[in-house]
Amino acid sequence: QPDTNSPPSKEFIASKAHRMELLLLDRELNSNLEEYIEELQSKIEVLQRFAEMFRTPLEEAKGREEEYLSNPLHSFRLIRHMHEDWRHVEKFMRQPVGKNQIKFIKGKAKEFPLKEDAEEATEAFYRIIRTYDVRGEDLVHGLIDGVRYNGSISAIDFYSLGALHFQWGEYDKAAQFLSFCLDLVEPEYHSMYNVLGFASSEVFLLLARCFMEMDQEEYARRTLMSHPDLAEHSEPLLSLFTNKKHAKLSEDLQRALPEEFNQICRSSHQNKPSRLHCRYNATSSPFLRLAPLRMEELSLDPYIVVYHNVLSDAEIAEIKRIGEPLLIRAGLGKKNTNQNYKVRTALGAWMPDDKMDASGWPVLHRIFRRIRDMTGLIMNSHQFLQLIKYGFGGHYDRHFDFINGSFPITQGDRMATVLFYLSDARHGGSTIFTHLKLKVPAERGKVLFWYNMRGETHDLDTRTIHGACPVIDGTKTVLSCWIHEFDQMFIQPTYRPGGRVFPYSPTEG
Ligand SMILES: O=C(O)CCC(=O)C(=O)O
Ligand SMILES: [Fe+2]
Repeated sequence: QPDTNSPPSKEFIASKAHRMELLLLDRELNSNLEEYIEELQSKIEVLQRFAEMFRTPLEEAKGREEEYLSNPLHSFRLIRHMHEDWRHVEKFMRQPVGKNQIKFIKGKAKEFPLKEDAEEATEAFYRIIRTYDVRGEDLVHGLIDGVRYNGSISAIDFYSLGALHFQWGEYDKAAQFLSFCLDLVEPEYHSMYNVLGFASSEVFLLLARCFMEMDQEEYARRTLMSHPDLAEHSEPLLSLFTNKKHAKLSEDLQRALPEEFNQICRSSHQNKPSRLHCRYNATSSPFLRLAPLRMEELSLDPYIVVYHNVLSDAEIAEIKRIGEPLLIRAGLGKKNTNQNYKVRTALGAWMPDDKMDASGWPVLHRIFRRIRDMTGLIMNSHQFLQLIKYGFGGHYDRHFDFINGSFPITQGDRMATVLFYLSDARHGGSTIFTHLKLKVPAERGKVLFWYNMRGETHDLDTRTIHGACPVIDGTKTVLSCWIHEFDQMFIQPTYRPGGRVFPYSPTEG
């Protein structure tokens, strides 16, 4: 039973609409702050006038107090003034300022992102940094994987990235980010940092700990010595850090994607030029004879091919219309009991689904039909399709699409995959085959098709290991369709069961 008291959680990463709400809320809160400042300002103005008014007679009396006090006007005024004015001023001082604005900000707090949301955003950004090898100086200039983005990040942002890398045992990167944080600290913002709970001494401490972890004690000492509050405690601090050094990080803190994965994602990676051809497929079905599809062979063994302009805008819009309301966090796979290591960060929806708008059936049937036309293979209408939506930093680690034997005997395993791209990821988000060192950019309207099994034997083809690079800009939406072995019963009569055992399965597809 869902907890009806808490509002449904927002998908700030995957949903631009939810981020838009945040942006509008930020704007509202800023106007609210300005109103608060105005109220505070008018109170200050009144107090300033009081201070001025009360100061005038005091200045007049200065140095000639005796004479001043013998004047009956002054004596009368002083006693009356002292009897009542300060009491009223005190009452006025005590009056709270901006009660409404404080109430407003408090009321809005329930719409703020939660701790988990902030962590998720930092992790998503971390994935982008790691996969695309973004350095501190790149971040200062908004440079990611060869693209310059407007804006940059602040000292506090750098600190949170540094702290995260420290926590995950990446001391070298952590030290880099913390140093950039210190470069960006503005002394005139000191009072604001105080309010925001950010202390430069914390940055120095963490930086010193990074150096200790990297066995650079001298740098650690110098770091501590360069901060006025830490200098005199540097020796005890250093011995404390020595004791804490090389604490074993639990395995679940390992979140970086493997380097072989990252390298293919980067813009520096180019697929090997192949001698394969681009041509029109007019043979797989009678339909294609009338409307041939532009087809690009990426690999012959295993067979991987891309088709262009398969779905119309209207069809794409229709799939999104029926699928998007069903999107929830995509599962991590049952085998993956480790909660922190995220195989996939995306939203997913299975279709068809009980909750699906029944008017969505025709478009699903068209997809099954189109798959048949393109591939010559049958996808039965009792099979499920999965809509997957990746936001910034959204990714899918290496996996196989076959399940290796756990499917009901009536279906067989997933012999082939058809992936429809329903949106462009403007930057990042390619589908990659890590063993084949092949990158397929996510482009709307395109379809990627490959066999997960070897044609003759139906042996599981482990060379098809693949994943999805973190999205940098834009939202990537794909529709994954799996073609099962036994659905081909009547068109592939020579079927022989293939090998089902292989040693290595990093994740579950
Ligand atoms: O999103 C992608 O590019 C790959 C998706 C995928 O591998 C899958 O759904 O099994
Ligand atoms: Fe897959």
